[in-house]
Amino acid sequence: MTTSTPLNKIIVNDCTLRDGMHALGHQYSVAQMVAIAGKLDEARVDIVEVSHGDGLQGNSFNYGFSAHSEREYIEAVRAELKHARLAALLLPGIGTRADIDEARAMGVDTIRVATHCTEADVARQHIEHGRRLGLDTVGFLMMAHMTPTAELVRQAKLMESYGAHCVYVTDSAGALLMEETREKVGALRDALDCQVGFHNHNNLGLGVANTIVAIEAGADRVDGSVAGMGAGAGNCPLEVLIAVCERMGLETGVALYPLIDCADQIVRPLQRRPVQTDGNALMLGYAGVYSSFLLHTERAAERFGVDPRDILVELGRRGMVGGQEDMILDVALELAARSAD
Ligand SMILES: C[C@H](O)CC(=O)C(=O)O
Ligand SMILES: [Mn+2]
Repeated sequence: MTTSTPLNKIIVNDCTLRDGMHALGHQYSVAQMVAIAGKLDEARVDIVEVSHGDGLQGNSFNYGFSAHSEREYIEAVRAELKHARLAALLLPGIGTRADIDEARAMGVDTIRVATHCTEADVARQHIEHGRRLGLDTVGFLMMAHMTPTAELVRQAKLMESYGAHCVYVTDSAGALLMEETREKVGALRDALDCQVGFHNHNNLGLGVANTIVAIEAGADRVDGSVAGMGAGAGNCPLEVLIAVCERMGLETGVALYPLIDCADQIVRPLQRRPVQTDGNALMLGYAGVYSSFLLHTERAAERFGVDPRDILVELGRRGMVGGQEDMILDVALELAARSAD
């Protein structure tokens, strides 16, 4: 299958059931996922992503165990979707090509292969495999704020050369300013023949604004989550984005009311920790730290009696990236030892 959604409209990829897993410590019930998926499908969102927050096979001590298996989640959501395509995320090294085979067998249409923004080459086998299987195949360059635009373009071109239908500028830390978003998305748009996507986090309160800037700069696909349900201060809140797009005359084909109902009646009531730009979430964007480090950092801060903001600033200073969750404990311990001196 290739990209079946016509390009005269923006393609909307929902992350409530994948990035939203981070916000819940990966503890959605299957019934909650199905209820949310039903509303997303009713709203005619193009793509609904399901998997552990850290992608297929993310279930682990390092990333946290989910309440149910990926098979239970994916099969239940698949059965609920009548309109939307089903996506899964995969980080090479956490998930493997065999997991892509299995995802396809469970009815996944779109595979999104995520690497750190300077490591596109580790996605080669997975992107090529997705294409061989006939999947809509996406490259996802994470922590895009950490690399200069020219290098991001070089990495995106690698993903395109492996066969990606779309390459994303992924603002994992919610750290990009609006001009930086315009520059990075615009540069990919100019350099690539394939589609360009944009995914972000609301840590600096720029979730919707940056997504609109990305659309203006030529993004074909954009991500969002209902009520922002995602790591850190959450993703671009989808219902707000759709309302703004409607006001601006930007065609998404997505209905607003089912998303608002989903946000107010289903998603916000299940948030254990409100998904919002509170102090610690703000510090993620300010310090340029991977959004899914938030809950791990708060737990470490409490355990070792240190200020979570200091941990985040130090993680940002050290340039820690996804996969280095163990460093959160190291930094917390070091800060605790320093304050005991
Ligand atoms: C594995 C990450 O949660 C992927 C993502 O959504 C991001 O980098 O942002
Ligand atoms: Mn994310």
